Amino acid sequence: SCHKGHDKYFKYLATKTGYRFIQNDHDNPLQFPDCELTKVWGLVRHGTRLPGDKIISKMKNDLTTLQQEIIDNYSQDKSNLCDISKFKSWTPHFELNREEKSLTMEGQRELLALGKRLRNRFPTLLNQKFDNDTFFFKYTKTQRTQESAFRFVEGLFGREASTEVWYPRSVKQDPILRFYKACEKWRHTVDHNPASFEEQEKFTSSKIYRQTVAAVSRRLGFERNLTAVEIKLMYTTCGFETAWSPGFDSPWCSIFTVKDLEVLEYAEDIDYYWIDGHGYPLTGKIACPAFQDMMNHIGSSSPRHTVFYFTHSGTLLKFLTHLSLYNDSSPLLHNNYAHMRERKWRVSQIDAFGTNLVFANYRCKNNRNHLLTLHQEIPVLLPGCQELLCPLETIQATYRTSLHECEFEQMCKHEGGGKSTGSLREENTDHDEL
Ligand SMILES: O=C(O)[C@@H](COP(=O)(O)O)OP(=O)(O)O
Repeated sequence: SCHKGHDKYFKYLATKTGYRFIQNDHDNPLQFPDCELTKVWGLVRHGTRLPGDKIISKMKNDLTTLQQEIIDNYSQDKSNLCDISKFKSWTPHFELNREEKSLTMEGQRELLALGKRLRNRFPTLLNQKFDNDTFFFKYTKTQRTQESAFRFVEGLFGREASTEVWYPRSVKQDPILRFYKACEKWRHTVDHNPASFEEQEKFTSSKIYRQTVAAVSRRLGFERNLTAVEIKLMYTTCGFETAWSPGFDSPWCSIFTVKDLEVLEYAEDIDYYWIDGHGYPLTGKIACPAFQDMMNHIGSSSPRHTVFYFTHSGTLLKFLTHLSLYNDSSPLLHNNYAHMRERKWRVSQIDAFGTNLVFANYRCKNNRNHLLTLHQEIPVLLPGCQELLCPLETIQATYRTSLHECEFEQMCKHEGGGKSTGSLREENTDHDEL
């Protein structure tokens, strides 16, 4: 029988997952008896964007070649697809002619809607008239985070009032919003260290991965095996196209089975685990300046009650890692795929476009402060906490090292050979090129 496709693609699209697949639509006000909301602090990944230049060009060129080959294979009765019509009518997405990595129309909608839902959840603070003394918003020096901030703020205050918001000048290496860019030691020993992508590389040459490649190649009617790079391009396109257009059924998704996608997703999870996750202790540690910024805001007596930062995948993942969330008891390795099936570290869920982490401080009976943590708009239990609304002292105790031993300069000082930066990692795996 021919290969039909399914409707679960969206679950396996890694960091290219659109936010609508994970958003929480229940936006009733969050209220706790005898508690009053006093502060909100949020870290938000920009919404759905376009790919980087390299991928845009591959989508326009290499993918169009593959499309033609797939159509030819089908007409020669070589392939196992049930339906070729989606391939025949496919063309590269119209937004691809815009600037690389810019926020897409769907990305704008994601942030606008997120702003509205947060306003509904925290009406006492967020459903207030905008004031530069009480609200603070900042983005990194990129179009996608700037535009995300604009749409989010529009969701909070409405279009007209949103134009009055003042933003600080964005900087290239923001010490809070993109702290790792200034950490030489992390750049050398993690980001550009060949050992960091060893597990992913070994996984892509493992039997299970090769079987996946072979199965997809046969299904599409190729006599040769497609390369891992070609498979990855089709998978990435499946992710982006699914994120960009609600209701659009991308032909590049329909070629995969759930089993294939689980394998491809694991390769992504391994990659992010070693670069932005629990793979190396330094990675989570260097998020302490951002963590401190949150704690300072929560505890401050200034009139500013709400802070939101618009930033990137690398920041969100390192912050989650710093909190020790989604920390599996075994590392993600090339040879423990089956063992890690129920893993917590799943970037499709924890690092989709529009990913957000929000801390809300409540002052409760006897003036005791409690922190509520929302990841993807869902309350999460921090380590050491017994309840979702967790006493601030408990959090201060759990994270005392990050509060008292955050010598960023010191921990980021790189002593060691004059190895070049940048060139060690294979070009097509660098996260900021994807
Ligand atoms: O900025 C990018 O290109 C990537 C990776 O960034 P870093 O982790 O290198 O900051 O993050 P995204 O924008 O997709 O959230």
